[in-house]
Amino acid sequence: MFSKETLAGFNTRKTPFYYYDLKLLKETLSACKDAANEYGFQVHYAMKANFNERVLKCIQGFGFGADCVSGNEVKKAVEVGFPSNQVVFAGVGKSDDEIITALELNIYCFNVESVQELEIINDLAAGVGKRARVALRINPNVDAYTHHNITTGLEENKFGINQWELPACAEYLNRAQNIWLEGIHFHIGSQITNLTVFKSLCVRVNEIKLWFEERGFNLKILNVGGGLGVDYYHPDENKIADFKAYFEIFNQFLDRKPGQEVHFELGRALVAHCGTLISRVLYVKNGIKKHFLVLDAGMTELMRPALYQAYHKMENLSRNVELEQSIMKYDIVGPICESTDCFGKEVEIGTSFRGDLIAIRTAGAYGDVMSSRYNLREQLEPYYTE
Ligand SMILES: Cc1ncc(COP(=O)(O)O)c(C=O)c1O
Ligand SMILES: N[C@@H](CCCC[NH3+])C(=O)O
Repeated sequence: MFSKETLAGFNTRKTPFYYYDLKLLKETLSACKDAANEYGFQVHYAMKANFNERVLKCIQGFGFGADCVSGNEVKKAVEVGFPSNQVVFAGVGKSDDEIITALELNIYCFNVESVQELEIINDLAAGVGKRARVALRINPNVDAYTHHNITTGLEENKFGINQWELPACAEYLNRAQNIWLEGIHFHIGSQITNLTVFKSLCVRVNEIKLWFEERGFNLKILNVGGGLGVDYYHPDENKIADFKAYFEIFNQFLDRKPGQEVHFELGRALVAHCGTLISRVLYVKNGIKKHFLVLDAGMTELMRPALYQAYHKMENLSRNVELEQSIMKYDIVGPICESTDCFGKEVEIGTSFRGDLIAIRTAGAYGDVMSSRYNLREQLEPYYTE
């Protein structure tokens, strides 16, 4: 888990804070890169998962591209050193300003989510005298079998172009002067742990790819998005996601023509385990039926449990469970004025006391980036080890 030196570092700092294990991050990036290189696959990091600058610089240093969902993410990606020809821009509601920013920065590709957006990008590109590369984000209607709040590839979701709209896209692409179809794009959801879902995605991508090729479009890239899940229950045993098994599925089931590139947009699987939210117990409230640990971190720092009832493993770092501890069941809550401000109910953890350090694990993805200032909370200062 955490070394003695790291723990000593925790004890000198004001809580709560995010801790990033950059050594683990680099091991994860290296495992992903090696597995992707095996098949010549390219990975763009989905920077919505974590845009901490040191984290981004590490990721860029390994040669990943950047997958962005706002004009500010595009700017930030370029600022920290991602080459603009490795930056892609997705998102169901790109504003005109954001599109112009991305055009001016000469990004590689817009992942376009509607016919109307194609028209707008074409017009804005004409206005600045450019030709924009686009990929169509198509809703494949494949169930990701993940939490319903983070599934994106079903017809009922707002994301992507539905398949019945493809003829209109093809027709428009054939006459638009300032956009160029680079490929097709899919993303069916996040925290996917059942890998057979990706096999179903491949089958659908093959069908749609054929549809375009039969109509004379030459697709340079097939972008299959991200979504690979991590093991929130066993962060020490399964520190690094099984990238080999993941890429192997696409290698086996995706039909690609010689020279056709396959792109991925991984977020969570790259950064989740390297981040931990470190917090202290402020109060222990013992009731008759329930015991509460009130932490100094809350849903404002890590929203996932409140938003998706997401599980994060929690550990008391100030007590040695094996040596001295009885196990208790606590509801572990934060200080925010909301009943959903709860990290876990009936959590089994060693008997805990005011001042104990509590680690909330696997918080590197969709943690700090989703924080809010609600209750006028302080902005946190991260802590790193290399
Ligand atoms: C378009 C797109 N690409 C990539 C990702 C990254 O997903 P994940 O963090 O699950 O790999 C997301 C988020 O779900 C997304 O919406
Ligand atoms: N924010 C979500 C993932 C959403 C991914 C973006 N489409 C989570 O914390 O699990």
